[in-house]
Amino acid sequence: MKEILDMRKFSGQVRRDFLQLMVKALDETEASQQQSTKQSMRPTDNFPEDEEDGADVLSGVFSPAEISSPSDETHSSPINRALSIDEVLAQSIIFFVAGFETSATTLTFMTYLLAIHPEIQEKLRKEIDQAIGKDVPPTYDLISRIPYLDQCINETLRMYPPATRTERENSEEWTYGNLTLDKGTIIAIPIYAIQHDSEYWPEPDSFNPDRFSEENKHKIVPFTFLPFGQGPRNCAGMRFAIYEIKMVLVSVLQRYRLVATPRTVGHGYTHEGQVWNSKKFRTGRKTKNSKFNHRKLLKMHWYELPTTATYLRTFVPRFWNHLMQTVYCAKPSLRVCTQFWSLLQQTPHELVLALLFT
Ligand code: HEM
Repeated sequence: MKEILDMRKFSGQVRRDFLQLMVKALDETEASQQQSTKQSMRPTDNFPEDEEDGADVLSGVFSPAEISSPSDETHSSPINRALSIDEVLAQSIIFFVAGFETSATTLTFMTYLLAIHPEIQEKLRKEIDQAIGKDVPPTYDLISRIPYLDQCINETLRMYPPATRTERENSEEWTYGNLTLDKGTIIAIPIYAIQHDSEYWPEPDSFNPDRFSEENKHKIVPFTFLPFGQGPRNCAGMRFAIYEIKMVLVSVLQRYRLVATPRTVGHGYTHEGQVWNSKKFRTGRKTKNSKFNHRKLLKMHWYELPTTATYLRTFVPRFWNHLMQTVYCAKPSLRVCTQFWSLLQQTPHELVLALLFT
């Protein structure tokens, strides 16, 4: 990554992408370091004098709320600073990991769900046809006019959230009922479990995009649909991800009908007891007038199988529970999370609401 950054920097090549923001952020750091060696150093060294510039670099990537993160204890005023090389590397890695696997997983599951629910796929294809047509390349404006597409994506993200949980760290001691959480406790928010709780999502294992229809969406209990997290630290790439997913799906469905093949075994997954088997998860494509051709199976793996850990957590909840307990019990200060986990399973959403904004 450092080599790529150096190459970009020294070749003078300028592109409109994330890496360019990172190069700019590094430049800001160097400029601020040079400036601070010339001037007498403030206690908060490494921060550019011109706060506007620092904000500008970050504002292309993060919202103002994120730039002025209240959780940074070193500064009481809004933070406008450049990034160190380590931070640039960390951001780049997060963007690769958070950006590729998640969208790829959603596309994988969505193509699978559409293949095994042909009636839903037909309805979606029809709406795409009406909104865009077959030969017109999809654009941002065009793909925004297909409400049923949003419904199908949301329902896929409910059933198979690529991030099965998120975390928050307690910034101060906090009490809920007879449970007290120490400052610094890491709290897991079990997105997958909440989105499969039958109290909030009747028949949680059935694929029903109508849950998100105009008539029904008001019934969704706040904070029970969390595929992109919630609050000031929710997913930075949400809009981009949805756009990307829509572009791929529309392009595919304009040309192809997704079908389950003899190699698509059952649902290809199981909620308990079995580890994900990628070989079972195949869908095929069929052009409108052609007979299905087994030799031309289109493997709907946009990306190789996402991490085993994610799948173990998602598909083998017993293992996941066990893992939670072992991991948290191994760290005495986090032991409370084991109790917290069972509490969350009973009354998820009030707690989640409180915790996300702690
Ligand atoms: C379907 C696709 C995606 C899903 C389901 C997803 C999900 C999530 C979730 C659950 C979080 C944690 C939010 C929270 O704790 O409240 C998160 C954070 C984040 N995501 Fe995504 N994500 C997706 C795509 C992307 C893409 C495409 C990018 C970048 C291009 C991205 C960048 C990030 C970043 C940088 C964070 C950390 C935000 C912060 O800490 O302030 N994500 N994502």
